[in-house]
Amino acid sequence: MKKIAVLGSTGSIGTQTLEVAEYNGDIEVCALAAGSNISLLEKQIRTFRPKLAAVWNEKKAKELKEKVKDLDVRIVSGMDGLLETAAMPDTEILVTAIVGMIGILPTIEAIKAGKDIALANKETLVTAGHIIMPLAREHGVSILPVDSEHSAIFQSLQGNRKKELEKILLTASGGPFRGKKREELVDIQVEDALKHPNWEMGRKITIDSSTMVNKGLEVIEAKWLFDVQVEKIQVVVQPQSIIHSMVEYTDGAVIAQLGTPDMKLPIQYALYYPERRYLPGDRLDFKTLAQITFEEPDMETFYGLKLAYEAGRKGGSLPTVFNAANEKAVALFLERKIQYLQIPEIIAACMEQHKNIESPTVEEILNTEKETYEFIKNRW
Ligand SMILES: NC(=O)C1=CN([C@@H]2O[C@H](COP(=O)(O)OP(=O)(O)OC[C@H]3O[C@@H](n4cnc5c(N)ncnc54)[C@H](OP(=O)(O)O)[C@@H]3O)[C@@H](O)[C@H]2O)C=CC1
Ligand SMILES: CC(=O)[C@@H](O)[C@H](O)COP(=O)(O)O
Ligand SMILES: [Mn+2]
Repeated sequence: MKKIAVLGSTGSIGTQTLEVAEYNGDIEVCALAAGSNISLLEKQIRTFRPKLAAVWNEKKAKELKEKVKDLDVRIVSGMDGLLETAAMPDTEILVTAIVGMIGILPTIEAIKAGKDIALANKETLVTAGHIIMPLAREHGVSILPVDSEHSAIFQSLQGNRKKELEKILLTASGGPFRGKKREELVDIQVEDALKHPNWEMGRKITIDSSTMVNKGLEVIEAKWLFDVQVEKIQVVVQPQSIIHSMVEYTDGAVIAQLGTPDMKLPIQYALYYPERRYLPGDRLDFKTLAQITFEEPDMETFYGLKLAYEAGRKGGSLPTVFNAANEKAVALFLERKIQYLQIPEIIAACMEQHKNIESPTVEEILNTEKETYEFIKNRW
């Protein structure tokens, strides 16, 4: 039995991880953590029988405790609960399917406890990649990408030498507003931005895809995962999301991973790496596949992507500002408190006023997050 714990088990990646676990039948789910969806978490506890479950919200944790008192499961809450879940004895892999940079501390805790990380939570790597990657090396643990593009890159790197890698071709769908200009995005409503053309995902990442900030986060995520400068990462718009990403080698050869848009593939690949297992689902049919097209990203309209390149190139605490400003701006947009076009405006303003810290500690990263939130609160 492979033993796993899942942070964010009630979300899009979390539920698909549990589907993969159930389907394979040889994965023991030792611990689960969620934010506030205790009705789904209760169902998951009854199905998978973990020994530990964490709920962020203390009141909800108490409610859940009452609901599952017939079972042998301990319910914990808050950051302590997340840390305990992350370091749960016996688990081999922690799946970080939680959203946002709240994932930093639990990920560090898990690495220190010797767990491999199946990493979906890109915000952690964007903000603390300079801490996470060396820490993982120090503790001999693997950081296995779950993000579809990074899994594709990882798969395309297998059997080849990293020193012969010329560049990474990171594909992007372009989101629901691909082809539009800035003036056409003035009246965009939450419902419009939540209509991703190819993927069903959580709300925050779906908004990020629509602004192409998701691609920006992924550029910085790739920088850390594959130890390359952002200048060597080229974003290519591939509107059908069939090519999940590619790598180009020094001899000009380009190797890609293709497939239908289904996150269960990268999740399963991360959980069983280097083994490939059967996975039910649609296959690409090259007899009927209409087209695979490519475009250049429009970094003037979707300038969040340009800002991400700047943050990734300069490094230090600037990627934290980029990420924290985006997290807050997206939350405000989802609450209908700001306009759609204010998302990149807020990120740009936050980055503009920030005095960069070269190699921030975890404490400095969390302070930078707080300061960025304060800056936004006083102006928007
Ligand atoms: N969805 C996808 O296809 C992809 C997602 N990713 C990345 O994976 C991560 C998760 O995304 P996604 O699954 O879409 O997000 P969702 O919004 O669907 O799920 C987020 C999960 O995190 C939990 N959560 C949120 N805050 C807390 C907290 N403070 N404490 C404990 N749990 C918390 C939520 O719990 P609850 O709902 O109970 O409040 C939920 O289980 C993100 O970083 C995203 O960028 C990457 C590639 C693809
Ligand atoms: C499924 C996945 O990995 C998402 O990050 C997806 O890539 C979003 O699509 P775009 O950001 O390319 O629109
Ligand atoms: Mn992705």
